[in-house]
Amino acid sequence: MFKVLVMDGISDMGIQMLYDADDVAVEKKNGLSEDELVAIIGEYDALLVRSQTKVTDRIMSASSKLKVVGRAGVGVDNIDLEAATKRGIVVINAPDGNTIATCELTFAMMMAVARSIPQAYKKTVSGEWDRKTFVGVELRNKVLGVVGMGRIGSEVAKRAKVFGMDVIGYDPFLTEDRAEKIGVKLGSVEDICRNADFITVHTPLTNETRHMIARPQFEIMRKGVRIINCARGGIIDEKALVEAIAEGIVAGAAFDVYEQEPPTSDHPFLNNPKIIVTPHLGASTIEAQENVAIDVSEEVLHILRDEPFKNAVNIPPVPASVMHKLQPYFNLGDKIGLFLGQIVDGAVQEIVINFSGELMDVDISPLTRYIVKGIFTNKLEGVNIINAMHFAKTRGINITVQKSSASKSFTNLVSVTVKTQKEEKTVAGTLLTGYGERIVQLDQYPVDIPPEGNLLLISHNDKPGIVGKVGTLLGTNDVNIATMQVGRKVIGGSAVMILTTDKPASQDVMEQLAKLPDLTNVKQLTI
Ligand SMILES: NC(=O)c1ccc[n+]([C@@H]2O[C@H](COP(=O)([O-])OP(=O)(O)OC[C@H]3O[C@@H](n4cnc5c(N)ncnc54)[C@H](O)[C@@H]3O)[C@@H](O)[C@H]2O)c1
Ligand SMILES: O=C(O)CC[C@@H](O)C(=O)O
Repeated sequence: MFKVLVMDGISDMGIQMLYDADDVAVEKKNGLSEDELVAIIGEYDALLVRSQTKVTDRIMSASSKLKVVGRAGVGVDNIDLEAATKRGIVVINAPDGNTIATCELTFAMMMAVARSIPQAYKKTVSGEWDRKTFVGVELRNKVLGVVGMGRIGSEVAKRAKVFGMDVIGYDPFLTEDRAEKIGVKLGSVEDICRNADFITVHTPLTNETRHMIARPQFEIMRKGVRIINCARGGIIDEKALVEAIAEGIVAGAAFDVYEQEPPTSDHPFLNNPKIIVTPHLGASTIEAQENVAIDVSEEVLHILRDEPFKNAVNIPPVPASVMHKLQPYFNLGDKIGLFLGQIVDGAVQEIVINFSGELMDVDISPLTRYIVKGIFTNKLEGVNIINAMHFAKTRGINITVQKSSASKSFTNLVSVTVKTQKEEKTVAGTLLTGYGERIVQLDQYPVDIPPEGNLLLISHNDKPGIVGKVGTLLGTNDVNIATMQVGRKVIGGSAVMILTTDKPASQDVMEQLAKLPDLTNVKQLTI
């Protein structure tokens, strides 16, 4: 039974599928401190959070079985991604579910700041009928600058067009073609600052975006510009904004997010009549909360059940078309890795992977993860497809991936060579339609082995009677041989024998085998 801890008031409706799952027990808690989470996290297989809970390295290191952290929302800046990756914990988010909610809040903020709605409301309810102070501006024919034209930024731009605004968009990934489709003019941050009447930011907070709107940008802005931030606190320099308001450059601002959340009671935004504030409400609609909780629950179930998943933040996304082609190869890659990892002696220094045949045209990086994971499985504790590449990198293991069109007689071939300080071993495998995975090459020997169960790998001199001696020894010790393969390059040279057995050979049997004349190496592996 998987235990899932749900924090931060995530929608019950959204996580219904977790409640309904027979293999899942859900517990809901709110407002736990880091210490409290550290004390209990060891019990849980999955942790679901919104933005309040900070999922720190300390919390993750206190857990031995946490497989997944699910973020019911977009931004994962409250989760230590590096720590999660290092520990093989998948971090997933729900990138689509709150796009419209946040876009609509941005629009509400833009209209509120254009017409001073919160300020006018405050005065009116206090009994004052003030129709002179709150003369606003229209959106029509104004220029809106959108910094960050991803999901939310693009939706904001679309709506702005309907309101009759001219939109300048900036995003390193915005192409002329897409900009044209949305009806947006491509520009730089500088173009936006010089020309916009309203500026809204929709980027993540990164080293590059931190304070991307600061003193130098305010200095070139049009007098009377209005600024909106419903993305992340810190993209706009708060101190510089307050100064720009005092200097009359900025006529008003609307913020949903802050450099520190919640802001302290002396935060300069809280008593500035030109700044509208909301408490990080972008995603707070019934619909968005249900959407993100449904998305994240679905993914968490996939991960707990070892099923394919998308939206992992700490591994690169795999397009569905690529996933469709690659998925059948994941087992093959894992098994080649497991095979090699058990036969190679010495610390792994280099891995060379060659893909050929029908894998030529596919992005094979997800498959590479399975191979590397397989190689390390019996050597390192806790390795999985999330942290396999990280494990290799931090151990200075060089991984070379090659592609070649030639694949001998196979329609697809995955060939992997592992180099250690002692030796070099190569295993190649293929996926045969109707027969599944096959190991078809072991070093220089062509073979045909289904990679599963108990395998005995025996290197020997090619002499008459060896096969009989091995068979007799195993039979005497009650180890039944299921299949046997022999491979050699030249008569009387070195040869290899691969047996599958119904049960593993004991340590004693392995020692007896090693003592047989003309056997040069005996290895047992389990796949
Ligand atoms: N207020 C809220 O409650 C709330 C709700 C949802 C999302 N958000 C935040 O809104 C932001 C945008 O969300 P989204 O779903 O649109 O994300 P997204 O990933 O779809 O879009 C972000 C865009 O920012 C662009 N970008 C990155 N670095 C940039 C840079 N230096 N300059 C310009 N553009 C840059 C990216 O190319 C991308 O297109 C995120 O930070 C998210 O966390 C806030
Ligand atoms: O959970 C929330 O309400 C915050 C959501 C928002 O900041 C996000 O990044 O998705």
